[in-house]
Amino acid sequence: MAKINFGGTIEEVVTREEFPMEKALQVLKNETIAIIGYGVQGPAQALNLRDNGFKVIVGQRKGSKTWDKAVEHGWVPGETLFDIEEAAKRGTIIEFLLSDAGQIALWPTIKPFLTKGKTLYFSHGFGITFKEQTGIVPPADIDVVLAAPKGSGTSVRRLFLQGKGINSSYAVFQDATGSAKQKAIALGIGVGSGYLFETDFKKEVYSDLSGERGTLMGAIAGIFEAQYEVLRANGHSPSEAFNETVEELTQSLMPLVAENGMDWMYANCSTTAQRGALDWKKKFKAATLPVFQELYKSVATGQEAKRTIETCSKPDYREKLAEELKELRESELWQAGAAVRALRPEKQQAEVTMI
Ligand SMILES: NC(=O)C1=CN([C@@H]2O[C@H](COP(=O)(O)OP(=O)(O)OC[C@H]3O[C@@H](n4cnc5c(N)ncnc54)[C@H](O)[C@@H]3O)[C@@H](O)[C@H]2O)C=CC1
Ligand SMILES: CC(=O)[C@](C)(O)C(=O)O
Ligand SMILES: [Mg+2]
Ligand SMILES: [Mg+2]
Repeated sequence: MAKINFGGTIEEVVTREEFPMEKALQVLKNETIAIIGYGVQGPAQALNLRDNGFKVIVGQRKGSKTWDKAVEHGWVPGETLFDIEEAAKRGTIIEFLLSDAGQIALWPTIKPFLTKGKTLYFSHGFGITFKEQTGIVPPADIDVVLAAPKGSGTSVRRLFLQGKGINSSYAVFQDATGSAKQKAIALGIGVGSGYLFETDFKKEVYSDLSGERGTLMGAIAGIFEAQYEVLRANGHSPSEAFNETVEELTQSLMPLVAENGMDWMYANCSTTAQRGALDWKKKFKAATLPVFQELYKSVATGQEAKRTIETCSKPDYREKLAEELKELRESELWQAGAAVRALRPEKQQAEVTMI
């Protein structure tokens, strides 16, 4: 394990140099990895593992859209693509990559195939941590591990194809064979992770639910809306308000943060901007800190899990989500965004609605 100093705290992490692909292949040489679920993470992890030389099969419901998607991706019915029960039977490592609500529904189907010595793999600590709500309690004689890419499955696949990787956390919940940790790391390397950091199932789900509800997705969208509304209310055009709220952030400033940190992005802006940002950052922190505390509490009490399970288990959950996403897409802010994106120089060839 590499000991790395993360801002003053020494952490032991796994890098690709010390755990190369050949080692991962060696650890898993006798395993058949069955990917159950082919939504966002499923295809990314299945294809990366396959391209890296692991023995992979996919389990899907016949006749579903995702079955067809798997066929398009080169999985062959009867050879590498099976119905869920058959894949779970053949697999020695079961990658449970259904949606977190879907895992509850499919658990009784999967459980009988989790026989002694097999491995159950998750990319989220949800099902295990909130077991009172999910009913997911694995048999004691199997390994239960996690490798959770810290990014969308779409990026897991895209970055893999570019020779890059998404960082992932890994964890062991249950070690029946004595080699659960090696397997977790090998799977994390196999799915194309950057570096791997250790966690446990509870910490993974608490941080993940906080992150996606917070700065990564929820908070960012809320802050965009608030600023955009204020600019519009003060007579600024949609074009000006969108550029000053979103486009400049994603196209100019966040890539600089990604490259070399916040102070470096600041240093590449005007002294006027730096002065104001350093002053206002404190106010924004003070204003949002209580909201983040409330959010963490809602995660830790299981409230967020309860809401997720209740809403995402309803038969019409997809339609309901689609309606909410449509509302977001059709809001003035994101319609302005669509127009701004179409005007990017690299999109000039694409159709631009001229009025
Ligand atoms: N979406 C992502 O990029 C990330 C997801 N994860 C985790 O990976 C796991 C898989 O997530 P996603 O790929 O987003 O899942 P998803 O929402 O795309 O669903 C995966 C599959 O489950 C099926 N499914 C959903 N509900 C079902 C039900 N009730 N019965 C049977 N099948 C059902 C869907 O049709 C789909 O094929 C989850 O634990 C998630 O938290 C972790 C990191 C990122
Ligand atoms: C992409 C990711 O890691 C998330 C936001 O946590 C998720 O999709 O659940
Ligand atoms: Mg996440
Ligand atoms: Mg998540």
